[in-house]
Amino acid sequence: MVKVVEVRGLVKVYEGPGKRQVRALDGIDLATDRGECVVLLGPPGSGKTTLLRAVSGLEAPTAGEVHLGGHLMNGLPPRIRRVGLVAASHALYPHKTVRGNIEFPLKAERVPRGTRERKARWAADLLGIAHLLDRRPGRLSGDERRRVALARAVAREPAVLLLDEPLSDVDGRLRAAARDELRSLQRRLGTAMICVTHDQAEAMGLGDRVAVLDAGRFRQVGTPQDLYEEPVDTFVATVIGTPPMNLVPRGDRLVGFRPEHLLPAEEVPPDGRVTMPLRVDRIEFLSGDRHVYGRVSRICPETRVIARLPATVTTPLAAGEAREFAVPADRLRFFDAEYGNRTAPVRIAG
Ligand SMILES: Nc1ncnc2c1ncn2[C@@H]1O[C@H](COP(=O)(O)OP(=O)(O)OP(=O)(O)O)[C@@H](O)[C@H]1O
Repeated sequence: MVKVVEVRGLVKVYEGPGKRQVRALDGIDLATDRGECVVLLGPPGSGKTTLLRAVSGLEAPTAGEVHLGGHLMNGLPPRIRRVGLVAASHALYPHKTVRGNIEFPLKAERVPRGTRERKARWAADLLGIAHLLDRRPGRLSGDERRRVALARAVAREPAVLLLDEPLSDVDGRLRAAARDELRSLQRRLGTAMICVTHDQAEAMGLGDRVAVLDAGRFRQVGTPQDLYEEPVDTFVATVIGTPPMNLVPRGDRLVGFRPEHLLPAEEVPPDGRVTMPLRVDRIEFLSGDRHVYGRVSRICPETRVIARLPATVTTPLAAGEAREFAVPADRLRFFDAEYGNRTAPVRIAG
């Protein structure tokens, strides 16, 4: 099947300060289907924005190919690509009205006035901002500006929406609802979507697949569940999940386990578990869970870890106390201590 977006071997080299070369993208392959949302997750400077800009045509790749709907796009300008890019800044024209902003790209494509007006109205209705069409961006709230930027991208009826940090300015408590709204908008439009974020919770909530980017390369691309349960290296293991995966040293390996899999020993069936003493340093109560900060030993030199106990686990615990904890053996993940990549499991007694 033809992919909505297909990127092959994409490389982007910038000339940095002092003629130093920066490989912002270093061999990226990615394909998205219709209706799919792929989230690019990575630390600042990992190349997320550069990848969006390369797909949109704002940035010419140094090497590699960008295909849209099966057609090679290299060298073609943004306005003839069926993409709707929303920059993190929203990039609204302050002197134009909301209507003027939404119609602007259509004007650049020489869409006749009547069609332009109809499309702008349709997009504004879709985003719930029809009542704001005559206002200027300076008089809008952050949320309204975000909707205008989205309406402007949507009005072009793109095959793919490219969104840079789409929810970064949405208040924490409203994020989940905003995510849901974004996905239902996408479903109604039937477009593909590529979003950029540095927030793992947002990536996991929004994406059908998440692509973890580091220094211009993908570490792993997979479903949120894949990434969470089967991280390919310690980078992905610690980027995904809050609190992150615990990693304790054991010989030439690092042994990883998620905080919710480290429980008081009596909570873990004795068959196939690995036990370890945990000395409690501090306990936090968060949304009904207890986050226990402490140090484990025996399976490793004393190492700091976090255990996350759901409300259903009522074992009394206090700072300063030591207690036997356990992890089901099939929840342990093993990594090479030097390079951080995943290795085969190692048997740990008890
Ligand atoms: N126009 C440019 N000229 C030179 N270097 C650039 C340019 N644009 C980006 N870079 C460099 O390319 C690398 C990737 O930048 P990019 O903005 O794509 O990262 P990012 O993951 O989107 O980061 P952030 O989360 O901070 O937006 C960084 O090292 C950045 O400094």
